[in-house]
Amino acid sequence: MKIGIGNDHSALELKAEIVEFLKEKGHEVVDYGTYTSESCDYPVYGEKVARAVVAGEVEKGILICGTGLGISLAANKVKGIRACVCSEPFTAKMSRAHNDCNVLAFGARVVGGELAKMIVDTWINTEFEGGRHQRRVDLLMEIEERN
Ligand SMILES: O=C(CO)[C@H](O)[C@H](O)COP(=O)(O)O
Repeated sequence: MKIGIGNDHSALELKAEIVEFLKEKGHEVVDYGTYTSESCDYPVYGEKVARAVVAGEVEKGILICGTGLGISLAANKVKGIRACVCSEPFTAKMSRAHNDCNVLAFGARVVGGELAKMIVDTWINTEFEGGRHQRRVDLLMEIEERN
């Protein structure tokens, strides 16, 4: 799978761990920054990855800031994005199975490297179940259309 990743200054080390993990699993990773530990603004990177997902440059996106909150909020402002913050694997699994989330976010100040890898692995490997959940996702996306 081709995956876009983005982060702010709080998540540089965790991003490197996740990129290595994904590559080891055979995924292609596009890194949309930030690339240094200099303080920066998470909306910039949330939007970059979200736009890459919507444009089809990458299939899915992963975003990391201190909590995962701000960067997911930024991504969710882009039409077509369903981003969620997941701090454990069960939510990560359900965010794919029931919500068809196309962007995963988590916090470098919340989860450690090993837990983050479990979250990512679960999320990447869970398919959307469709059926009644498709109807609900369609309703979600209709809200966007009414804006
Ligand atoms: O988690 C975040 C947003 O939700 C950011 O990483 C956090 O707000 C950055 O804080 P600071 O500038 O103090 O490092």
